[in-house]
Amino acid sequence: MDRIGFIGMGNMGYAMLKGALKYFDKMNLVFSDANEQRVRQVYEETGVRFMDSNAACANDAKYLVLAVKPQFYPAVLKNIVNIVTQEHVVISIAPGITIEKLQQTLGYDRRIVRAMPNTPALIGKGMTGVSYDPSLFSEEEQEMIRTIFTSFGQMQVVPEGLMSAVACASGSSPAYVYMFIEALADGVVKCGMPREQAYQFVARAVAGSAEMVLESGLHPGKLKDMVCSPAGTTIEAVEALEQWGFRNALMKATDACFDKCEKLK
Ligand SMILES: NC(=O)C1=CN([C@@H]2O[C@H](COP(=O)(O)OP(=O)(O)OC[C@H]3O[C@@H](n4cnc5c(N)ncnc54)[C@H](O)[C@@H]3O)[C@@H](O)[C@H]2O)C=CC1
Ligand SMILES: O=C(O)[C@@H]1CCC=N1
Repeated sequence: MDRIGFIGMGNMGYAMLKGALKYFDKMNLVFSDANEQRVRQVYEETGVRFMDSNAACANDAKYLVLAVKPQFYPAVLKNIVNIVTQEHVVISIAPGITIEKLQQTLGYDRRIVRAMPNTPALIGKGMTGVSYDPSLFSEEEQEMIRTIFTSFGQMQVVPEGLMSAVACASGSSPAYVYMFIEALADGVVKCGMPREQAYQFVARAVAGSAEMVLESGLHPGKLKDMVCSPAGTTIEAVEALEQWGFRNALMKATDACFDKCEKLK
């Protein structure tokens, strides 16, 4: 089997590696990271081989996941530019950085997959937007790409022009969801519930509500209306949320996230 190499073993690289370990023998996986302590930690936990340099990692793998922050891309690309061939499948998970921009450095005949995963991948519940030109990849390679991304959750192929929207929708949004859970739990603590118990109730309400959207197929507005009893408690809360700009805050957050993705281009 063609090996999968990961450059960068932080939050996302590690989550993807853990997913891959469920489907691939660890002999078919390899990684590198600039932080030696992190390398040791991941090796001791997983037994996956590591390489002393990014170039060696690229040399050892066909599928190469670039899992470093956008600001470290220039250094990493410099390390691998003379190693990556037309046979490689380079998978980039950074926001903003386009396939075209990567090809400017690696070569226009190099084959790039652009993806935007999210941290729920750590528990196998990731959602990833994936973009690539199918004419450049064999059926077997496309199957491998699907296996890599479904090893830690679900994926959807999207046009590259939607990748910044994917960052807003699922790449970055777990941060806002955690803020929602934290803030709502603060309110619940104010009502007298112990904090740990509040997190349990609130997080389960969020998880259950999300499942309802996915499983029922009903419009979120309809699902909201099903909770709001006439003259009831929920409509009072909904009014307060509207008054304090809840929806507007989320749309402004999305604008900000999108603008930042576009600036990284
Ligand atoms: N954290 C998230 O929720 C998501 C992150 N991403 C993207 O994934 C990429 C990685 O993000 P995280 O894992 O969160 O970052 P992180 O900071 O947790 O991990 C990055 C890893 O790269 C290593 N590194 C830095 N420079 C390096 C170099 N020159 N060579 C080899 N390794 C190097 C660091 O030691 C670190 O272990 C970024 O481009 C990020 O935008 C995409 C989707 C979600
Ligand atoms: O904040 C970031 O830049 C990365 C990309 C999506 C989630 N985290």
